[in-house]
Amino acid sequence: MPETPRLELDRIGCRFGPVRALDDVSLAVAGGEIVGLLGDSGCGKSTLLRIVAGLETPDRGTLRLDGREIRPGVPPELRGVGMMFQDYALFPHLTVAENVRYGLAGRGRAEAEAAATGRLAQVGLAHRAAAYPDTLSGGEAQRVALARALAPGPRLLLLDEPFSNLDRRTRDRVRADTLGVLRAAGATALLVTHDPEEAMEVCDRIALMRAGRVVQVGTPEALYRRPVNRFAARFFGDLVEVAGPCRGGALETPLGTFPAPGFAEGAQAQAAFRPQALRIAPAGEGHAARVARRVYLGTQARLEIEAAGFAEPVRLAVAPEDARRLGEAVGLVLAGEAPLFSRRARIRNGCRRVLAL
Ligand SMILES: Nc1ncnc2c1ncn2[C@@H]1O[C@H](COP(=O)(O)OP(=O)(O)OP(=O)(O)O)[C@@H](O)[C@H]1O
Repeated sequence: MPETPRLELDRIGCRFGPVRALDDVSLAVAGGEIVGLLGDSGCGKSTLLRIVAGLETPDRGTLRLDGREIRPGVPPELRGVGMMFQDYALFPHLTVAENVRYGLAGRGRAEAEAAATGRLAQVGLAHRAAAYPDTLSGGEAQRVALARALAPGPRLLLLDEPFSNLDRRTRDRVRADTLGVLRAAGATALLVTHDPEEAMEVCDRIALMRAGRVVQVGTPEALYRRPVNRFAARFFGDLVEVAGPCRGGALETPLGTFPAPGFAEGAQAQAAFRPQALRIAPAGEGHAARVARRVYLGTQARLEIEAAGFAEPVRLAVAPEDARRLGEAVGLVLAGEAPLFSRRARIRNGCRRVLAL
């Protein structure tokens, strides 16, 4: 029998006046899993997190923790749900150790102290137990907040943009450390982020959201390599799109001919690829193109290449010492063999697409 999910959201809906913040959202999180809620600002990810925490009331749908329905109005501490917010919300007048003990008020003093000390050691901050929050670096404050959220041993940890207050360099390290701590604790977590790279690095699975709905749920690799539509494909990286007519069940484009079964004879369609599927060849080879822009980025350079039949310039990373000049004629060649997959995407604006990533 399949294991009961730690968290099950079933057809959750939530409105604020005319704004439909969440529309029919279903999602399950297994014990020990880290799932990301990913999407642009306003897509509803924080509202969903707040509903799970019990800070917001849905208009419809059900929420179950370990198979038991949790009614709206049950506060977070009675749900066994821990939270960590963007600003960490540490109490400034309490020491680091007292902050971590805060959520353990119901336990005996010795037990609470032992649990707090253990969690602080886990995040590598045992030596800062007596410090006050205003003496901590951003990364340290984040780790104290994490220790505090984990201390009561929550069934589910909710993390709302937990790395967004850190500068880029600190963020990369803190992210890796946080993941290590969550794994060591065997924590189950739901993490809100708007950053696809962060979601891919930290999460076992990602729920990509748009306008209050879940567009796709899957592993980072599944979302990158098998996006359900163009929005999902674009969210995780650049796309190269080429258009052409369909003839005899195949789409004819400047980069080659791809299977397009069921497409109407003569219909215009588009095929989409990741840029790394393309190779820049000498002029005269492949599809004729031209270097329209060159950007030096230190560890690499980026060429923007224009060619007839392409919806937008193709942005390709090359070695920084690559000698191709602005305006130079080149060729574009599809480097991979057959596309990893090829299928009919949804019809939108009358234009059909074959995604071939
Ligand atoms: N308390 C509220 N009252 C009215 N509208 C709200 C409220 N909370 C959220 N909304 C609206 O619901 C929609 C979803 O908001 P939500 O904060 O969940 O999005 P988000 O994806 O978390 O965005 P962000 O990344 O900017 O926090 C938005 O249109 C927002 O303006």
